[in-house]
Amino acid sequence: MHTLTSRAKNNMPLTQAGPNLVNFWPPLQTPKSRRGESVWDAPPALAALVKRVYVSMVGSRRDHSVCAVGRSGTGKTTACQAFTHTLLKQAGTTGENISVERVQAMFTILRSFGCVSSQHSDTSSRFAMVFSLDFNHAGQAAAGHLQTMMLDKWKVCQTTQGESNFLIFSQLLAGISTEMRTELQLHQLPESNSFGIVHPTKVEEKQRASVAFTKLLTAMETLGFSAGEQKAIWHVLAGIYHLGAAGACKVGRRQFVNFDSAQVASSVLGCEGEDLHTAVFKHHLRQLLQRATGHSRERNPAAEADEGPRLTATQCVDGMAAGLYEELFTAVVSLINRALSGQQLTLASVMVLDTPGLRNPRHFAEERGATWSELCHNYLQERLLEHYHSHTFRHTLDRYAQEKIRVEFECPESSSAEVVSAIDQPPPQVHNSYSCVRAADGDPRGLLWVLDEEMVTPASCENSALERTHSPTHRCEQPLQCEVNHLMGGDPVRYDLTGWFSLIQNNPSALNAICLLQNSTIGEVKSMFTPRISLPPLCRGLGGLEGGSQRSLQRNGTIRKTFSGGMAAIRRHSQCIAVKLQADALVNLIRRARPVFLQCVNAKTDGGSFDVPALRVQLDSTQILSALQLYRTGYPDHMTLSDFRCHFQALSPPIMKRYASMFVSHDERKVRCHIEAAQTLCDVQLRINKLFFPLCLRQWRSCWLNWMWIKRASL
Ligand SMILES: Nc1ncnc2c1ncn2[C@@H]1O[C@H](COP(=O)(O)OP(=O)(O)OP(=O)(O)O)[C@@H](O)[C@H]1O
Repeated sequence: MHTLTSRAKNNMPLTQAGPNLVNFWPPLQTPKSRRGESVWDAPPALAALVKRVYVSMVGSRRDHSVCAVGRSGTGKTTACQAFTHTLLKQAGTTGENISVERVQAMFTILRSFGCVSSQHSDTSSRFAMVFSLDFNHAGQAAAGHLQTMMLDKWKVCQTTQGESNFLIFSQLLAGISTEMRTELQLHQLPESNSFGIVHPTKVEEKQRASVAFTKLLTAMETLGFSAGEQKAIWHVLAGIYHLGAAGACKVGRRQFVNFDSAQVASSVLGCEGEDLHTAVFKHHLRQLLQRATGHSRERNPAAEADEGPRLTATQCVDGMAAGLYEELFTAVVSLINRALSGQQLTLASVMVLDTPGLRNPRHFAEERGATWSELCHNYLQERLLEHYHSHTFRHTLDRYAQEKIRVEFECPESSSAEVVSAIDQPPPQVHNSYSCVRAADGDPRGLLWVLDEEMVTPASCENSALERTHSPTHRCEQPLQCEVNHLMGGDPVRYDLTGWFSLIQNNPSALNAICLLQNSTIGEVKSMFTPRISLPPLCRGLGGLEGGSQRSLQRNGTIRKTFSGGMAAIRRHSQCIAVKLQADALVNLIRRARPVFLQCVNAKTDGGSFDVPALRVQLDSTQILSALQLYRTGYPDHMTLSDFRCHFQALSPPIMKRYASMFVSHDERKVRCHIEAAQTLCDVQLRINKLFFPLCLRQWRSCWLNWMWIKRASL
């Protein structure tokens, strides 16, 4: 028996943050409200949550996680930013590395590099992140650590209807200085760009992008990005832009369409035109050469064992652009971590998790089927909902069963587990060699595994993968399309698998990107990407695997373990399995922390009318009524026996002894009665302290510490 359950709701010094919170606060319309608060200031419900999480974190010395889930455009990123901002403001910071401004600068940079504008949002995230704030023993934020996962590297070269490329491109084109524009050869822009990177033409758009670029520059200055590092970033971005302008021949030899732009791309990236051509189109030659001369710096089993089918010229150019952007994004995350890291001893951390939301073309009355990247992001949302379900219901009921507490509650039957397994269920036996053998048909396995197997099967195609999918994934009448019942059947998404093999096969051009950057003749580019050479390529989409503090090492260790154990070590270079592993890593990161879920819902359509059916589906998926029912009928506030000892032992050893015997006796009513007595004593003590300190959170903390001190003195 290691946990103790109490019914008390108020004033308990250690409270578990409530079951979840639905983003229902008033609309955020303007950057500054009339009272002069910034949009970062949390609305009251969120501010109260910040307080609870902080008090619980300091009191229990346990890590907490705040996890935003919901559809795309429901305000997850906004809520996470407001939460972080309020937490930092209320807890206070220590040292030069971390401050409210620096964290705000981090969000500004991430917005530029990781968001796109879509029909429903100007800043739709295309990466998942865990931002951990480490608090020292005085309860102040002492360091920050950002870990990112870019599931959708293809966004940089493949446009989706109604969506822009990453915001940084339009910002760069609108705002870069004349001098740098000349250096990057961006003064005369070609008319077409195969990556859909467009220079904003409308005056208003241009102005907005230019202002955003100025903000980005300020943010980079705030986080100490040197002039050289900024220059390297602009060069890589311009290189990608010119690659898009160079385009690829659709027929005939694999080569660029526009040789002049290709030449410009190579000079901006700091390599010879021939080198770029080889890295993009002749990767097999390059690999052979490197192996022969022993210059291959990183072993890549994926590329060695399976060079895959011959890529088209477009796939080669896309691969290079995606590889370059992936490396750039990871490098930017490293620079952010360098700026926010700290070495102080950590009491506990608060992890804020923000991911791209669930997207369904039907939400915007679009006729198209959903894409590969939408599958990745929707799968991640389902994984988080599964985590929510098991934390809220399964683990809680298990704990009651373990403590022999009877609670009248029927666990909701539906959960995300079914959809999750339809997407990621591994085959009964995962093969031990890298070359995957097609297993006996009929073995149920998830879509990701089916795609992975079919992709390496000679003469197979997306259609063969579709034939092997199982419930709740089912084929549609349209060719190459299937439907997955997301949100427990409430939000079915129709996926179009056309061209998916080209996205999930290993693309040697993408892998060559890092070599190109590391061998650049531009000193700044070379030095920015050279440190990555020493890191084994765990998974290219992962960012933030650096950091020397004990906590960052622990967090990175969790990710490394996810990618290096058993099956993962063998299959992690497969693009499909890497999606599952990244989701595993994300959930593993937050699994041990005490979670709070921010369930974000959108009640209005783009036209502004109230969309009741959509709201109902979203609320159903949160299972909020069942969660509240369990919260009310159960015993949500609880603590471990060690915590109990730590916080109540001041009462005197004989009383403690009596409590200890209660644990053994399992007499629930007696335990409750004694806990309430103990609490009353603590409350009295707290109230005495509160007489001397006004009740704002900061003072509350010192009051808390003071109470601890009095407690120790009375021992
Ligand atoms: N409570 C709110 N009221 C009104 N507008 C909001 C609210 N929260 C966020 N928004 C606005 O909605 C848009 C989308 O917000 P945000 O980017 O936070 O959504 P998201 O859920 O993170 O989307 P995605 O999953 O696509 O990244 C933004 O323009 C934001 O300003």
